[in-house]
Amino acid sequence: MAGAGTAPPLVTDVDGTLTDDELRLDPRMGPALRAWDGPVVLATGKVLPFPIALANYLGLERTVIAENGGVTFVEATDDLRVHGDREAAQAVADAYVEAGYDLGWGVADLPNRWRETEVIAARDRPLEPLRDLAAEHGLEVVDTQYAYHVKSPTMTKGKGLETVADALGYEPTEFVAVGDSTNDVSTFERAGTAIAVANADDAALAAADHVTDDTFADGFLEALDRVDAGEW
Ligand SMILES: O=C(O)COP(=O)(O)O
Ligand SMILES: [Mg+2]
Repeated sequence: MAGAGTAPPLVTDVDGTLTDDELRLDPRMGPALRAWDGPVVLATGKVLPFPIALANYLGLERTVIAENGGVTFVEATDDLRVHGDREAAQAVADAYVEAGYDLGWGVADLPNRWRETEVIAARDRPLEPLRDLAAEHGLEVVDTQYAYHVKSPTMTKGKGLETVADALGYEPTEFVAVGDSTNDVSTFERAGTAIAVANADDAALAAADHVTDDTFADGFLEALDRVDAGEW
């Protein structure tokens, strides 16, 4: 890894980037991220408690973008922001259920339980009616490869990066971004260096400056190495 304080700030996706294809966290991520000699921002579609817990257990400062930019937290400045509300997305979910569908998470509905600015549906649920209802409410459906997110188009991980970078005293263009999906494109557009892991979807591949040879966590470690080596 880079020497003292010499690494650029890093913003990384979680699912599909720090995990394997079944969303199991790769055990090498803790050592690799702790050794990164610059700020590390976890940017995910998951609700805030996920990246907060992940940062805790990885031994990282808790600087996170959750809900695809709907919620941001910067530990250094104690700055928690909720950039919207769930009302419109909930109306879409209610109409979807009213039409005879369900979100696909069972009665406990854990993926939505702590969600403040979006609602998500499982990817084995019918997409078209969800898209139609979202459009009626001025919302979009984003497929992260792991869930359908019903959200406002104004909230993105990239907008979240602007908030977090400002709090940390950086420009978004100083960041290296790594990710795997459509919901990382907004981050890729703002970061100075955008890297897609090889398992990325077409939108992320097209928006990236570089694509790793390896997939998933192997690809992520390759990205860190190539940035560290000055190659990217
Ligand atoms: O929450 C999701 O659907 C995907 O999460 P991710 O943004 O960390 O890949
Ligand atoms: Mg992802």
